[in-house]
Amino acid sequence: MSAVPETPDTSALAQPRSAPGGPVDATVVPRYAGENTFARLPRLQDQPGADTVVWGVPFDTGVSYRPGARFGPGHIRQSSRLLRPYNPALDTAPFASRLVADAGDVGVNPFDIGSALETIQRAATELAGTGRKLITLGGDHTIALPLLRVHHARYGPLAVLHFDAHLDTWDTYFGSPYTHGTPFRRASEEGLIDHAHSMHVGLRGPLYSRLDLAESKRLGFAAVHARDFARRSLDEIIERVRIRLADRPVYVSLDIDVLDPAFAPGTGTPEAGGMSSRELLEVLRGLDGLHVVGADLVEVSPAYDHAELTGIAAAHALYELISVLPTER
Ligand SMILES: N=C(N)NCCCC(=O)O
Ligand SMILES: [Zn+2]
Ligand SMILES: [Zn+2]
Repeated sequence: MSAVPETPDTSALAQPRSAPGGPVDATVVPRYAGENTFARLPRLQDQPGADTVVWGVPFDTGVSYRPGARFGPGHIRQSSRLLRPYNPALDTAPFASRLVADAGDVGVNPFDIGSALETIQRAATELAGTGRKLITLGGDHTIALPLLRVHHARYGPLAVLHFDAHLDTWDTYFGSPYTHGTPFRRASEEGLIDHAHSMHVGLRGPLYSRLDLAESKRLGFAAVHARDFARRSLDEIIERVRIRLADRPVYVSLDIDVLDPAFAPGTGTPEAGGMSSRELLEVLRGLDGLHVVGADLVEVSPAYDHAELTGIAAAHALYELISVLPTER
């Protein structure tokens, strides 16, 4: 009988990184091997000094149509394995100019939305600590409300840049105030949103009433509609967005259904006629130099995805978002 060695040789399982604190080196460990962290970054427990944290909120109890966004965080991570360290569009190495870690997923109650919102708010507050930037993987859009509360507590009224096919400023569904169609109305009522500097991008699709748009304006949102992308240049749209956000603390909430279902089929409330991935990535790059303080990416529902289309679009969008985060280092 052979004895178990006291210190087993695990060198073949080592995960060398291309740069300290960065992703696992894909020239040494194949991309499809190893742990499922975002962009193959270190876990927060192995990189506690991280100034930026990617984390998952697997919650989809707030949806009005197809479920499944609770599986979004794992799917986005899996689809992020091909991201490389250097971003040529912005001439930046996002994981070298800041220290990023993956904090895993928070465990939230799937049967009690009130309890889930409390848990998300508490976990986000703890993770943000004394100044870490948070990049949150949803989950359905309900989770934006506790995230906005946490960012408001630190930065004051937020210039919310909301990418979405939907307004999400509706009042209630079946009498429930906390759903994925209502977070920005609640946030506006709570005073979390800077009314002069917030904006929807990518709106489209039938509404409940003609008044919906006027209501969302009253709640503080200007709007770029999906149709505008057919008629105006990207430069013009990016300029409009930059003027609106100005020098305010910007919180980006990105519902993946802002993309056309051709680019992102894996989502719960798809609408025809949306942005292309290329347009979305360009608008995100256009945020470079603004005061982005945090972001979420929500509504990825992998059961409706095909060939990781939606996961890849989400992972790339997050890569651009991390690339435009201001560096304090
Ligand atoms: N937040 C998302 N994805 N969708 C909201 C759709 C609300 C509705 O069913 O009318
Ligand atoms: Zn939406
Ligand atoms: Zn939404």
